[in-house]
Amino acid sequence: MFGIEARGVARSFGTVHALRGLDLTVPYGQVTALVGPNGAGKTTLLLILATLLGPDEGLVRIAGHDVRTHPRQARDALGWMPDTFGVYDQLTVDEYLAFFADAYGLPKDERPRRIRALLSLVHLDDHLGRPVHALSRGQKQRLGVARALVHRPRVLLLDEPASGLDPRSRVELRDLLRALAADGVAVLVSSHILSELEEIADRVVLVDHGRTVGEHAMADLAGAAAGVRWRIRSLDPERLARALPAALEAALDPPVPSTPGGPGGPEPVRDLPGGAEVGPLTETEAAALLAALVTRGVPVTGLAPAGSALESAYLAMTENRR
Ligand SMILES: Nc1ncnc2c1ncn2[C@@H]1O[C@H](COP(=O)(O)OP(=O)(O)OP(=O)(O)O)[C@@H](O)[C@H]1O
Repeated sequence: MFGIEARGVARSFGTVHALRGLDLTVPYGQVTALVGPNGAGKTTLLLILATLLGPDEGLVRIAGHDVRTHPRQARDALGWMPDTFGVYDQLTVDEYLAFFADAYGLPKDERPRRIRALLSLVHLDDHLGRPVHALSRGQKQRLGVARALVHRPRVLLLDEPASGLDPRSRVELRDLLRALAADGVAVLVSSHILSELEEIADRVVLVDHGRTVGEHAMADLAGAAAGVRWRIRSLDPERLARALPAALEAALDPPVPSTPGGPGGPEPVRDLPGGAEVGPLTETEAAALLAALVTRGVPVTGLAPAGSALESAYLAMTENRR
């Protein structure tokens, strides 16, 4: 059973078809990233998953509960952190969490301990008793995460959770989401910060124009056959530039199993300070290129993908929009 299962979900707003038969599965024990351009339908989907908006068509199950027939059970199982959420400014931080603990029916004697544990989890312990309005934007965001976790949900939805967070808070959020997944929670995160998703997500679901256009394990994306561009650094950039054309030829001839990116094959596109950028190349091709450069006596100090694999997949998906 999946934490979230959505099949053929459609939702229109008048003549705008926000979702057109979208499919999604979110397994327990993993972080799944939801990625897509502005207007792809991510927020509409999250609202439907959170039972705050009804689908026109399709099936949505949260922890096995159909959101149409059993919305109450679905809500009990899920924690939801919207991209913008109201905080009740006149309440203190602990009163705010107590309000939601009450709403979720947490036993009264359990609440103070749970609230302290949650505040500690999101590093807001020092703010106990302080008014919510005195929190910074990032601190409010962290309070939102605590709120979403009040009832120990088995499914967690987060819409742009890292926006407004400083670098340390982002790392902490990342660690928290990984820890929740390790505890068996099904986590779905929507974000535009691809580099960040790459570090926390096990899987990525790409959406565009209200449909699922790709569903990949992060590990598969890293070795994607489509290839990415690579940055090569060398102690002797001039020697590198001279050796590159022949090294590329040697790396690709005899042809390696996968095919090079564009028509005419990969080419060294530009020199960089201290090196060069080439591609697209697959991992196999990049390894062969490295060997060919070293054979030619080029002092290579680094070879790494120029962009992230997720970024490449995203750019490939959105290419035809330009
Ligand atoms: N309440 C609404 N009324 C009318 N149109 C809407 C409404 N909500 C969303 N839409 C439209 O549905 C489409 C999908 O919007 P949605 O907010 O789900 O996209 P998104 O992927 O979350 O985008 P972003 O990355 O910009 O947040 C858009 O064309 C949007 O204008």
